[in-house]
Amino acid sequence: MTEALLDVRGVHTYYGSSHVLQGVSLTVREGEVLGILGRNGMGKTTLIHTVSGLLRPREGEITLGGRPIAGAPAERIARAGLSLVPQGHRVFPSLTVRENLKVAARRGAWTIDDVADRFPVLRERWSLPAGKLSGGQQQMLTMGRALVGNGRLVLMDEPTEGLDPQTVARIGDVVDELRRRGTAAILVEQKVDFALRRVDRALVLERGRVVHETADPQALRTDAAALRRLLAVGGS
Ligand SMILES: Nc1ncnc2c1ncn2[C@@H]1O[C@H](COP(=O)(O)OP(=O)(O)OP(=O)(O)O)[C@@H](O)[C@H]1O
Repeated sequence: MTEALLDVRGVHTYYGSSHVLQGVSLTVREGEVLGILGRNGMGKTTLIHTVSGLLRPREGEITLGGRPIAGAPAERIARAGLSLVPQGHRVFPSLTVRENLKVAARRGAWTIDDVADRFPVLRERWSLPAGKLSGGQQQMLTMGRALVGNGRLVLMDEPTEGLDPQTVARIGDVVDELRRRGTAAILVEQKVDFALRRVDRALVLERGRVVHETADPQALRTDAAALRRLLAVGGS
């Protein structure tokens, strides 16, 4: 049995008395991209925040590379190899585009030049404060920062939210490249078709529980009835 890179076991997370994650378990193996789907408010971001250390689970175990990380500070989890693409682009607005990448960069396969090649619009704005970029450009920069972080596991929380189709396609290409390079990742997405095309496995969260899991995302992609039942989408 290959050991899971990320192992989440029976995790419960609350906001005050509001019980949001209700016993979530999942694994991500080396080289695998896991899709997490679910309608608004079902707990996807709460799960990402719990894994990355921004929220502390009240119950449950989480290990990264075999080391327990549940409840550890986000900074320590990042050092252990987790790169986060948070929902809603997050950049340092007063640092330049290049500086934003430089402060996030760690030794590894993805270089700052790789990011500039994938997102040429960023190279054109290299010396501009990141706060001056459009929302889509800030999202590319957020993705770029996670890439040059060269984590063992990349968590992407709705990286295409609110983007124009061209930028969505660019982000898609980068997710595909991550997968080809064998970087393990979690992709949280509302764009179901976008996600199912490029993940190895997928699960559906509903009210803080995993209600469906598939090792055949292509089959789910074309199963309109299942998509309607699980996600209230599709049907064409
Ligand atoms: N800071 C908070 N305090 C209290 N409740 C919260 C907080 N953040 C989220 N929630 C609640 O927790 C539940 C899960 O929210 P979460 O953001 O994890 O869902 P999501 O699946 O990521 O949805 P979305 O796609 O809208 O981001 C929702 O009912 C939400 O209202």
